[in-house]
Order: sequence, then C-alpha cells, then structure tokens
Amino acid sequence: MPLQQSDAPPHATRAASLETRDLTIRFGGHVAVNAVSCAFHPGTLTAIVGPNGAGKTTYFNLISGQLKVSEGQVLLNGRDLSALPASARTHAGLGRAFQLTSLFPNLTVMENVRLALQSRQRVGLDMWNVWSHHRALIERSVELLESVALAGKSNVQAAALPHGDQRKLEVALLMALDPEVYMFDEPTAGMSVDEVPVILDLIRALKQRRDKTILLVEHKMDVVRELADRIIVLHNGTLMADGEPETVIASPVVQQAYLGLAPLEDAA
Ligand SMILES: Nc1ncnc2c1ncn2[C@@H]1O[C@H](COP(=O)(O)OP(=O)(O)OP(=O)(O)O)[C@@H](O)[C@H]1O
Repeated sequence: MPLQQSDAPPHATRAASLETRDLTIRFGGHVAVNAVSCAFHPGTLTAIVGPNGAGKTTYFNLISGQLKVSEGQVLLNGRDLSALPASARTHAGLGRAFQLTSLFPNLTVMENVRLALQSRQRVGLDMWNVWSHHRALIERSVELLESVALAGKSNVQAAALPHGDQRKLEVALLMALDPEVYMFDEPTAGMSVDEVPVILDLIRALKQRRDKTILLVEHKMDVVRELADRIIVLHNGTLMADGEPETVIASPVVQQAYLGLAPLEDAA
C-alpha cells in the first residue's frame, strides 16, 4: 500500500501541473509500469527512487514521449499529451535533459545553447529587433554556460566534450528551453566529484524559483535526501510509496533497495 495517496501530498499548495493517470506499459507479458497515478506540483522537487529495473526510466520515457503508453494518460495542466510525440511534448513544456545533447554534436557548445534559446523565441524582420535580440541571445548564452562552468569551452565542438561536460551542456540546453517541467534522469551519473556540485547547484537554484515542477530520478540517496521535497518509490513498476522524504526513506522498500535490509515481498 502507498504510504500516502499520491493525489494529496501534504506539501502541495498549488494545482498540479503534470499528472499521470493509470500510466501503464507492457513489454510482451511484462508490465514495466503498472497503473501509476501521480500528480506533480510547481515549486516541488519530487525524487523518483526504486531498485534497479523498478521502472523509473520507463516511467520517464512514458511522460516525455519516448515510449507509447499501453494504457493511461499524461496530462500537462489538464491537457492530455499521451498521443503526442516527444518533440511536441517538449514544445508543450516538458523538458528532459537527455533528449537534447546529441541533437547537434557537430556544432560548438555556444552554438548549441544559442539554438536552444532561439527555438523558444521568434523575432520579426525589424533590423533593430534582430540586432538587439542577437545581443541578448549571446548574453544569455554566456550566462547559461557560466552557470554550468562551460564558458571556457564555448568554441569546442559538442561531440568533442568529455562525458561530464556533455552532461553539463545537456543541463544548460534544458535551462535554455526553460520548460515548465524539468525532468532529470541521474543528472550527475558519470561525473567526477568536482563536477557534481555544479549540477546540484543549478537544481537547487531552479528549486528556489518555486515556479517549476521538477522530477529527479536518482540513485544517490544523499542527493535525494538533500534536494527532494517529496519522494515516490517505484517497485516492479508499481507506485509503492509517496510522501515526505523522512517517512519514505524509512519505509521498507527504500530500506531494502538502498540499505540491503530484508527483501520485500513481491509487489506484483
Ligand atoms: N524497451 C524495452 N523492452 C523490454 N523491456 C524493457 C524495455 N525497457 C525497459 N524494459 C524493462 O522494464 C523494466 C523497467 O526498466 P527501467 O529501465 O525503467 O528500470 P529503472 O528503474 O530505470 O532501472 P535502473 O535503476 O537500473 O535504471 C525492466 O525489467 C526492463 O528490463
């Protein structure tokens, strides 16, 4: 049984922006995500945790449109996005970091950020507008690159960046799109110890804005403990727990998955 009903988290003070209703996907006979209903609120960072193979990434893929649902719905501000492709969902306001990096591997870091910024702005043909817009674009690009400690690599081709820098660029591109919902799937995976704080600082800064809905899939419990306002736990594709971090971390599913305590009964 869930620790709390997912449609009424105690910290939620605003209407949900993102909601999944009975979200389900089957691969052959295997139900990877099983009727997950959950609402996510602006100003709240929700961490999604669970053992390996629990369905976390698949749940993300269903929300962002990389996978087609077998049943159920994904709603953004009440609008059903379930039938839309991933690109249309990004346009609607669902931003997911990994979708973006590999888009322009042959362009420089700066060009990638500028394109991401331009993709959400339209300028007319008035020359003053074009010029001032161009200047603002450059300034904002520099700002974004500084925020991910990549300003020194503006002219490097994206494909030539080391892994950690590519992940930072992903986050900068996501920030450039400034979506309503930010989805981070293990944003610090593969990063060196000194690179991790850059990304965590950015997520912290996003949280402080209090207008964004943030979803974070993360295995590192110290990161979850620090950043999450709320934790949901998936196990065998099912929503097992949902609530305040302290309560959820103390729950058997989390204790077993992360601290190696006594195995759970099968959730199916
Ligand atoms: N395209 C697919 N075809 C078949 N099975 C899949 C597919 N994608 C995911 N699965 C299965 O769905 C289940 C959930 O996988 P998923 O990657 O979502 O788990 P996860 O919680 O993200 O795991 P991890 O923490 O290891 O990344 C697994 O049993 C996986 O093998």
